[in-house]
Amino acid sequence: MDAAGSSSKIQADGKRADSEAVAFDFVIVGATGDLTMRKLLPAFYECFRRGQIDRTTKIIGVARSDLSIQDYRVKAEEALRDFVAADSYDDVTVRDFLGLVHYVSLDMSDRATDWSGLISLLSTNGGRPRVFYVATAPRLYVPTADAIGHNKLITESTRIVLEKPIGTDQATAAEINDGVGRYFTEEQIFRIDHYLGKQTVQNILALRFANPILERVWNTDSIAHVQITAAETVGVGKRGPYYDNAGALRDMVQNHLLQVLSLVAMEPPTAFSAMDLRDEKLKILRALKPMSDHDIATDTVRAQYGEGHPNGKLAPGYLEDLGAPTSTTETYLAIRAEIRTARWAGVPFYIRTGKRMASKETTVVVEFRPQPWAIFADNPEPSQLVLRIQPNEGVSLSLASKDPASEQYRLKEAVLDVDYVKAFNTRYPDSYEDLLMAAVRGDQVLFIRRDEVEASWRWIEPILRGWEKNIRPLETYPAGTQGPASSDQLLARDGFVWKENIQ
Ligand SMILES: NC(=O)C1=CN([C@@H]2O[C@H](COP(=O)(O)OP(=O)(O)OC[C@H]3O[C@@H](n4cnc5c(N)ncnc54)[C@H](OP(=O)(O)O)[C@@H]3O)[C@@H](O)[C@H]2O)C=CC1
Ligand SMILES: O=C1O[C@H](COP(=O)(O)O)[C@@H](O)[C@H](O)[C@H]1O
Repeated sequence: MDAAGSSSKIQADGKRADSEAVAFDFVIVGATGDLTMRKLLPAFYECFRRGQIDRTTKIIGVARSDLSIQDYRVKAEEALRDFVAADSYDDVTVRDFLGLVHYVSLDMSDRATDWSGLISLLSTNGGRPRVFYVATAPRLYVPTADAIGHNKLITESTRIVLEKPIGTDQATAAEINDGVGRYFTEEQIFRIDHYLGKQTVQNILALRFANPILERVWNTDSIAHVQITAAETVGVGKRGPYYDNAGALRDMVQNHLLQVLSLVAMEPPTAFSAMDLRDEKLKILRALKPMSDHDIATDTVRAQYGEGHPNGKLAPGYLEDLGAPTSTTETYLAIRAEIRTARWAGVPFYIRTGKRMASKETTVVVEFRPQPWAIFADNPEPSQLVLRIQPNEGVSLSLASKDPASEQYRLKEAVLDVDYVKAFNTRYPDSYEDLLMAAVRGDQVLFIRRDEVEASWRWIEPILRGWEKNIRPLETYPAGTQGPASSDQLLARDGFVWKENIQ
C-alpha cells in the first residue's frame, strides 16, 4: 500500500514538508554524557540536515569536564560518526553543524560557579527560544533550575526540558516538580518521554481519531482486551547502578507504557492542543483501578533474567551483568490493569516489559470480541488489530476469511498489513528529533504535565510497596525467553494468550 499523495510531499533532500528553519539557543547540561552523545547531538544533526535549524542557532554543551570548544567539537564529531545513519552522514553538513556547537565547563552543584562564559553565548533577544535541556542525574534537576534562575536567564521564551526519571516515587517526584517550579512555570517545563517522540506512538491518535471506522468500535462492546508489550533483547548493560535502583516498573511502566496506555484508552480531546490532550490522558491515569495487596498478588508478575541461550549463545544472568551477589530488582513484569470508565468496563489491559527477552518488539494488540453466533464449522479467531510501535513500524488487522484452498467452507486468518516505512516511503526519524524541535517551538503536546506524572506514580507506588513486602515473589526466567510461565497464566485465566513473534 502507498500513502495517497505522500510522494508529492516527500522532498528529495529529506526536508520535512511542514516545518521551517528556527533560530534558537539550546543549552545541554550533561553534554559529555551518554544521552547527549548517542541521542541528542545525532537528533539535532538530522534536524539541521533537514533544514529545520537556522545557521545562527547555538547548541551549547555544558558539563564539568574541562574541555575547549575544539575538544568538544571533536567529541561531538565522533558521536555523529558513531550514531548517525551512514546514509545521513555527510562531511560538509557535519562541518556546518559543528559550527553551531559550543561548550562551557560548569558545575551545577556549585552555586559559586561563574556562569559568565555561558551568559556571553546566549542571545539577548528575549523573543528567541532559549532551552535548557537537563541531561544529568535527577539530583541535579533542581540545582540546575536554581542556578538558571539565580543567574537571571529565564526570559519569556525560556524552557527547561527534564529527562526521566522524574523521581522514584510520589514524594520525590513532587520535590523535583516543586523545586523546578520555583523558577519555571508549568508552561515552561517540558518533561520528556521519548516514547511520545515515536511516530508510531503519535500515530495512535491519528488511527483512533481520524478514522471513525476504528473509533466507533473502540470500546467494551467490541474490544475483549488490550495487550501492551515492550520487549527488549538487551540486558542491563552499563546502566546497572541506575537500573538496579529502578527496575522495570519505574524504568518503563511509570512513564512510557502508561503513556501508551493512556493514548490507547483516552476519550477524544475536544481539540488537538496540549491542554486538551493532556487533560484526557490524565483522566485515564486517574481511572486506573488502584491495585490492592490482593490484586498485586494475583494480577502482577515480576521476574529477573537468569543465564540463558538467546540465539543459541550463552548470555549471563542479571546478577552477573550487575556484578552483584544478590538483587531483588525486576527486569521483567506483567500486570493486568483495569480502567474504571464506561468505555473500558470489563476490558483488561495487560502490560508487560522485560530485558533479555526473545525478541525486540514494542506492540499494542487490540483483540476484538468473538462472533456471538457461529454459522461456520470453524470458529473464527477473533480479529486483532496490531500496532507495531517498533521495529517494522506498521499496523495490521487480522480477519477471518474463506480459505480458497478448501472446498468446504473452511476459515483461515488473513491479514491486512500496512508497513509504514514502505507506505510513506520515508525514513523514520528518531524520537528525539520531533521532541527537541517541539521544545524549541514551545509546543507541549508531546510532553508530560505535572499532574500526569503524579497520577502515574499514584498508581505505581502501591505496586512498588507491595513488591517490597514480597506480596508477589520475584521469579526468574532464562535470558532469551518470553519471561516466566506465570505471565501466560495471567491472560489464560481470562481466556486470552499473549500474541508473540509479531514482527
Ligand atoms: N542514556 C540514556 O539512554 C538515557 C538517559 N536518560 C536520563 O538522562 C540523564 C543523563 O543520562 P546519561 O547521559 O546516561 O548520564 P551520563 O552519566 O552518561 O552523563 C551525565 C552527564 O552529566 C554531567 N554532569 C555530572 N555532574 C555534573 C555537574 N555537577 N554539573 C554539570 N554537569 C554534570 C556529566 O559530565 P561531567 O562528568 O563532565 O560533569 C555528563 O555529561 C539521566 O537523568 C538519565 O536518567 C533517560 C533516558 C535514556
Ligand atoms: O527509557 C528507556 O527506554 C529504553 C527502551 O527504549 P526503546 O525506544 O528502545 O523502546 C530502555 O532500554 C531503557 O531501559 C529505559 O530507560
